[in-house]
Amino acid sequence: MGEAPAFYVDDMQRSFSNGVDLKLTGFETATAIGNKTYVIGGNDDPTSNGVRIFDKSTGEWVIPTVLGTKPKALEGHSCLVLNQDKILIIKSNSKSNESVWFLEVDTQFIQDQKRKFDSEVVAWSKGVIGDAERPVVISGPSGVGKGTLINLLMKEFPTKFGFSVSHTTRAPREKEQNRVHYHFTKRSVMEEEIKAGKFLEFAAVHGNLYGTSIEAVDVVADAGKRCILDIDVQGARSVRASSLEAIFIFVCPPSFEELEKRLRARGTETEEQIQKRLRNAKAELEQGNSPGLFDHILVNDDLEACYERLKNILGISKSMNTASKTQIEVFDLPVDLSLSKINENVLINCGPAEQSVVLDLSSMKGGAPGRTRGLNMYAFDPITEGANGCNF
Ligand SMILES: Nc1nc2c(ncn2[C@@H]2O[C@H](COP(=O)(O)OP(=O)(O)O)[C@@H](O)[C@H]2O)c(=O)[nH]1
Ligand SMILES: Nc1ncnc2c1ncn2[C@@H]1O[C@H](COP(=O)(O)OP(=O)(O)O)[C@@H](O)[C@H]1O
Repeated sequence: MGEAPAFYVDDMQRSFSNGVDLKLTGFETATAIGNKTYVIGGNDDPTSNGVRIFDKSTGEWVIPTVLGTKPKALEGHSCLVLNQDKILIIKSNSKSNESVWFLEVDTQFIQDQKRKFDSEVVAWSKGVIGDAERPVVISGPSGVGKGTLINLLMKEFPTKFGFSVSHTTRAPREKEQNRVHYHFTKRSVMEEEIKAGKFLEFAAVHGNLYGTSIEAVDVVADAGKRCILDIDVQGARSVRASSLEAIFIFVCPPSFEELEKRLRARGTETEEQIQKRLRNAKAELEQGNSPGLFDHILVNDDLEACYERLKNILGISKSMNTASKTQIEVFDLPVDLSLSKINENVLINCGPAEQSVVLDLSSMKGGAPGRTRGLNMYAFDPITEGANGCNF
């Protein structure tokens, strides 16, 4: 008997589990991992969270908490078990760069959330073709110049950077616009949304709640821009522990006196708020030096010089505005497709071998609650790929 081919069609998709008819509807698929069968898809009814779980060991259905931004209108799709904690979903009849999704069912992130929610949890993570640049976290005490530096970046490189619009319970300052500077939110609403798993991170800062929703980061990634997060040190710790793989920059003032001078000159806080922010600044400046938390410390003395240093850290050259990003080839995936493993990658069978596509997972990184990045997709070549063991 010759060696088994290096690929096999995933036979885990079935509409029965242990003899129990799962009664799949519409566009649902069933994918089994261990005792659980994940029924994915179904109508796009906003109340249906798109995932049901049949637990063979109990014979019970479980409706899990679903985190992350789920794919819209998951009608035709095909699934493949990548490993014990992740299912690959490819949307049929879609653009290749919009087609790749992962349902995480037992990654470290999921295990952490299961403990927090004390229930079954799954999370969506959209696949990003190409290597989206790492997000940028900028922290520092109130009044140090974070917003000023970020505005300079966004103004000079409007197509390259996108700002992650946080939620906050703080009142808007004069000239601050809702959904531009912040999503200004009632505390009760924000607390509900935190419980619903909407946030990548959140923290109590200067007596108000602040938080970065998963969607705020996704929106920037979907626009093909590099995400900038202006968050406090607690938030930086949370993001450092997540799969976002950001670059962490701490901005500090040339002196504490200068920090106070700027905060007062900005004229946006009451005396009581200024005192509170200055008290917190002392702790934040200490945190800024915590080993392993920030990759870069930026002293914001002369604004222009500091801005140049920030651009160097981000690897931005003067010509960046004109340099076109490497174009990712986008093609249409058909209505009928199926998935099979081919060595370490996935073959998206689109009919005749020469119309099929390879999803290269070799550089895959990131994952829920953010995007899964570093994917590559290219036309299947029966000669080269077939030589590696695909016997068509
Ligand atoms: N953890 C966390 N902190 C945030 C977020 N958005 C803003 N912050 C931080 O909250 C603090 C107060 O922000 P703000 O009220 O705008 O005052 P500013 O620092 O004077 O601009 C700053 O340190 C921000 O970096 C967020 O989404 N998460
Ligand atoms: N290098 C600098 N030198 C002097 N003033 C500065 C400098 N950077 C920022 N500022 C001013 O300091 C104040 C606080 O800056 P801001 O960007 O709002 O800080 P943050 O967002 O960190 O709270 C603003 O009035 C801003 O114009």
